[in-house]
Amino acid sequence: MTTKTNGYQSNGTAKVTRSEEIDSGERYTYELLVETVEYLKKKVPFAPQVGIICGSGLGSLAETLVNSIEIPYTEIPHFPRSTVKGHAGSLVFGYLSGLPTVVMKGRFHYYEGYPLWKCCMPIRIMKLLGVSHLFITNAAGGLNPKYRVGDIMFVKDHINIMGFAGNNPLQGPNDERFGPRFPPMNQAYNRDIIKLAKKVAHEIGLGDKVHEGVYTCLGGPNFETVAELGMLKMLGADAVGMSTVHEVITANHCDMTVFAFSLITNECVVQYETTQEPNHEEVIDVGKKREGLLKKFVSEILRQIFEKGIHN
Ligand SMILES: O=P(O)(O)O[C@@H]1C[C@H](O)[C@@H](CO)O1
Ligand SMILES: Nc1nc2[nH]cnc2c(=O)[nH]1
Repeated sequence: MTTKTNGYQSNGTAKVTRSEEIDSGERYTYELLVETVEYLKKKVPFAPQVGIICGSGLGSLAETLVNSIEIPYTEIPHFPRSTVKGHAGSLVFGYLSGLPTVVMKGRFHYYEGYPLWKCCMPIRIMKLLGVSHLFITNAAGGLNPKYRVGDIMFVKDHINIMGFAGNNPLQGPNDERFGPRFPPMNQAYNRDIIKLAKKVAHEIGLGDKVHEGVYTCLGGPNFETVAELGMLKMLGADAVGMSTVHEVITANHCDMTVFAFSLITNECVVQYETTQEPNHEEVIDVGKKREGLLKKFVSEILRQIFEKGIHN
């Protein structure tokens, strides 16, 4: 039997969050976010410089942190709740390559019922905590025929499909304390970090597995139809996912230095004559298989970024 709760059908498997967390149309004010930041500052004795968002199945990146402090989202005032498998739902603070870091073990997606500005709330929290460099990771379907499962695509640009329809995390009143009303987005992904990432990938033996490409985000939760993938390909997308774009927009708006990569967890099915189908379990499994190398990759690249002093 199912019962309707807060706009969600709960059949015992789906996690249902508090209605005010999901349904409220009220934007977070600067002052409200400061309350969250004050709470976190009391719990953590250092200010993070680096932020990392873990994609589906990539939460183990948090295990690389030294002297870590883990705080579940459920304990953080005003924080949304994680509802997706492969997104644990906690902030982990610690040191990575000697740098004070905060890792989001679990992100928020539009398909969970959160508006985009709510999905991106943690980015403004990171900014207010002191984060200058944001690493965003995601699991994505490879649309470029050269991409194989397990490959990594450094995101050089994105196509904001949801934005085409007017859905943007910056929609609504603009608070200049975060950034300007009309932020540029043509240099959203730091070019120097992409160059460095390629070099590091070669150094650690990932050289033949990396690409540079264009990511696009659809609202999900369903995977794409063959016709939709055909259209996205024509538009110039190399990988397709359900996150990241709105996070990158929010991070650039508040002047963070951004690096993003996709782990290609499945090859997009672009023909009708096949029994192949993408599924979330496979997505998580690929993340787990790659976790060792990705941990090494992320810590080495961070070390070199700060050694070289790369920022916007
Ligand atoms: O959070 P990310 O973008 O890594 O997760 C992708 C998109 C969906 O949430 C999920 C589909 O398997 O993986
Ligand atoms: N939209 C979308 N998201 C994904 N996340 C992982 N694989 C995929 C995919 O094929 N499509």
